[in-house]
Amino acid sequence: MSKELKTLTRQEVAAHNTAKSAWIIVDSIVYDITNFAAMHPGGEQIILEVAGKDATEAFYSFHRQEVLNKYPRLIIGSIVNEKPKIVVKNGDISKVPYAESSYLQGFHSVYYTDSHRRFLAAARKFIEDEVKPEALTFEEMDKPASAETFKKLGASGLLASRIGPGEHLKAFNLPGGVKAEEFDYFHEMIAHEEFSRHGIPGYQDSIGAGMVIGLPPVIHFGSKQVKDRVVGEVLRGEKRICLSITEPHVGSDVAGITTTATKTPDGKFYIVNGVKKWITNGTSSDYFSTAVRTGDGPGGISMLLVERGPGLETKRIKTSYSGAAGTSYITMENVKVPVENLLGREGMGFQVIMYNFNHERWLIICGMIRATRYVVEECFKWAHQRKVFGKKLIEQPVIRNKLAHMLTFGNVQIAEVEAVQNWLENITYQMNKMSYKEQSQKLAGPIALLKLQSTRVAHNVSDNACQIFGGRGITKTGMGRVIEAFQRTYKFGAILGGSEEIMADLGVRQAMKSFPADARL
Ligand code: HEM
Repeated sequence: MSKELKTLTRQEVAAHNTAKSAWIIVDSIVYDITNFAAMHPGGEQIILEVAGKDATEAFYSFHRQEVLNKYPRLIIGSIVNEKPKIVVKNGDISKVPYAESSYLQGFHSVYYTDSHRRFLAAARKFIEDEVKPEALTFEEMDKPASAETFKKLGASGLLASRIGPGEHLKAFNLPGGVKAEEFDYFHEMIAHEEFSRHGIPGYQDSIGAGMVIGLPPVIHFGSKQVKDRVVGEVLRGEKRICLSITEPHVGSDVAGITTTATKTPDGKFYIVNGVKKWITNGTSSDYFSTAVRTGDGPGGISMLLVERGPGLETKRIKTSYSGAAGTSYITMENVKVPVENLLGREGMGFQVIMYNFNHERWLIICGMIRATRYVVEECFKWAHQRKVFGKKLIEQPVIRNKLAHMLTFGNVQIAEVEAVQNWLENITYQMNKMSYKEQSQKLAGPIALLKLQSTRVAHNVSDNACQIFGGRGITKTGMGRVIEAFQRTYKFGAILGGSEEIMADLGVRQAMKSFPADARL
């Protein structure tokens, strides 16, 4: 039963100013902290000092808004004729300049329609209502998303949305009532972005980072029998899948893999032996889209859908990234896989792997830019919120020079984020218009270069954000938690899906292919 909330005057609150009865006001809401004070993580005395008073400013000097959401039990009422001013409702669009893509902040756009706005509004509200509370707790505990959340995400159509436009969407009611036929790459981009804007990188990856790269090989190359069984289960959130390619001695150099798949004499099974390393979501996956060697040389690589079962073990790799992402070391010892689980034909492994490479890189970019923009928003808020010697950081004359640098950094961050976002939107538009073949020819280079540029921007923003937040930028909980998580994890995007060095080289090599023979200085 919900408790009855009182309407109180400021005088009434002022009377509760002792340890025996301590009330405080935060943004017009009255909290009874009498019993809580002794348990307050910031200390008893500091909170009792503001008993009976309006503690809004004091509160926001030390806490993120989300702290209040964890303590509804302390609320006893609100101040008469006053309303909270610092309210952000789930699903809201941020009013902080540059905190959102420009089309959400009053700018015209040729790319986004009402359908994209409806999709974003519904996806954002769903994620903030249904996923974020678990995400904040599980990220701290290094736990991947629960089975319950996965099923909710499946039912919402958000898992299916992250795979992109296609037939698989027809089985789902998509967020915002968007029809499968109207769904394009901008809808998909929004789906990736919405998961990335909460400063919960490990948990965020637990909800589908493996799926977005592990399921496409099944969708595009699986037999009908395998597709009918696996695709629905995964997109409904009942089973989890990952992409299992890299090995302890093989990263971007896929041709070097040594995991073997040998056919049984009756031709009904492959027997798989080998090890895989850095496999995102491996610890919680049921299916593993796995690169194996069925013959010699680059033409001897095949893709198999391996299922969790006897002989297959996953072990968590302790990365600086996050335990929630379930990055794993996988051992496969005589794992029996039905030949029907072959994805494509024997020896076609490279083609299967390459098929989704551009898409994979593009979706990493979508998430990377959105997470970076979120860091910029945090810096903006912090610079306006942080008080030193009784004044906002931004107003302190004694450290004006330092603040000038911060503002300069801030501006540079915005410019960089806006620049990569605009290139991303241009590329996404091309994806909507071009056939798969044309995309492969024309977009591989720009996507590689944009991935490189996005992670370089993330590097700069992370570095500057840490300087702006000071000690909080390296503290896992509290005001700087987003900045800390970002500086610890953005490198993931600079390595996964092709390292920055490989991206740079690929971008130039692709451009060389269309370099005109008659071009001279
Ligand atoms: C409803 C009221 C409050 C609640 C529920 C609350 C809760 C918390 C929590 C959970 C933390 C741990 C850090 C975090 O997760 O962000 C914390 C830290 C802290 N709190 Fe509070 N608090 C309240 C009010 C206040 C007030 C009014 C003050 C100051 C007058 C205060 C001062 C602090 C300080 C100094 C810290 C340590 C911050 C740091 O480590 O940088 N708190 N509080």
